[in-house]
Amino acid sequence: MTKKAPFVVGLTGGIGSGKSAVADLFASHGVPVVDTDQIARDLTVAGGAAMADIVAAFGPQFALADGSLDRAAMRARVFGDEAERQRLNAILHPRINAESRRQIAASCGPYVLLVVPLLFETGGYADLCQRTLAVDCPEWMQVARVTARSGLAADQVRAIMTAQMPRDARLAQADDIVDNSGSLSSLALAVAEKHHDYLTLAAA
Ligand SMILES: CC(C)(COP(=O)(O)OP(=O)(O)OC[C@H]1O[C@@H](n2cnc3c(N)ncnc32)[C@H](O)[C@@H]1O)[C@@H](O)C(=O)NCCC(=O)NCCS
Ligand SMILES: Nc1ncnc2c1ncn2[C@@H]1O[C@H](COP(=O)(O)OP(=O)(O)OP(=O)(O)O)[C@@H](O)[C@H]1O
Repeated sequence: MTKKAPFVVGLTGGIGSGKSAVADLFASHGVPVVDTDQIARDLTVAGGAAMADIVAAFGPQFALADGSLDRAAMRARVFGDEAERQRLNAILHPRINAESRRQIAASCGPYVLLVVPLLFETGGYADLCQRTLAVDCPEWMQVARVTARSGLAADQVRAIMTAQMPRDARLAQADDIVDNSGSLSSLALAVAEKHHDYLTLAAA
């Protein structure tokens, strides 16, 4: 007997909007999570499946001494240069998409949460997701949260935001929205509500 395709909720949001925080909350309800940022990281560790193509396209200076991707150097190269970002995307996105499908097919749970920062920008996910959820907060809050979390300067965060879909367009395209402009405890309540909705939808 063939396994029934799982119900998939695609989670998206701009940099620092709270995708990981939301994904952790869904996971705490027992929902399996497939995370494309993590898949991209796995592809670019030392010996990772994308490293040979990245070095061939960008040069050996983008690999650290241990053979893994120099993430800071690549960040500086691709955000602000659209052609270079597309070059990296062309190497990584087909592999990320294929691995996402493999992990979804192997998942067990009432439904699967698929986290994709570029869900609407990148083709190849529409047929996979029965429902889409955007996590949202004001742009100034995205910048503040990312600069507090990492060593990135506000300008670097804004350069990454420029490479992503504008907030309004993302909100217009998503089926559902979760507001993350308040506390983490109010986010937990909002996610619990959405989880309840998705259990009902997935069972229908
Ligand atoms: C450029 C890289 C090396 C920078 O690494 P770094 O550790 O600084 O960032 P990290 O991977 O944690 O990503 C942070 C956020 O940046 C944004 N982002 C990442 N890649 C992209 C991209 N190609 N275009 C627009 N935004 C992006 C997302 O909001 C993501 O959540 C890395 O982001 C990367 O390999 N990107 C290409 C893969 C990709 O497109 N990932 C997104 C999955 S759809
Ligand atoms: N409601 C909140 N209140 C306070 N801090 C928050 C809240 N939500 C998220 N954060 C913090 O803001 C930062 C960004 O959140 P998170 O990492 O979940 O975003 P993300 O969308 O996954 O980011 P990225 O696009 O970089 O992968 C983290 O340090 C997180 O702990």
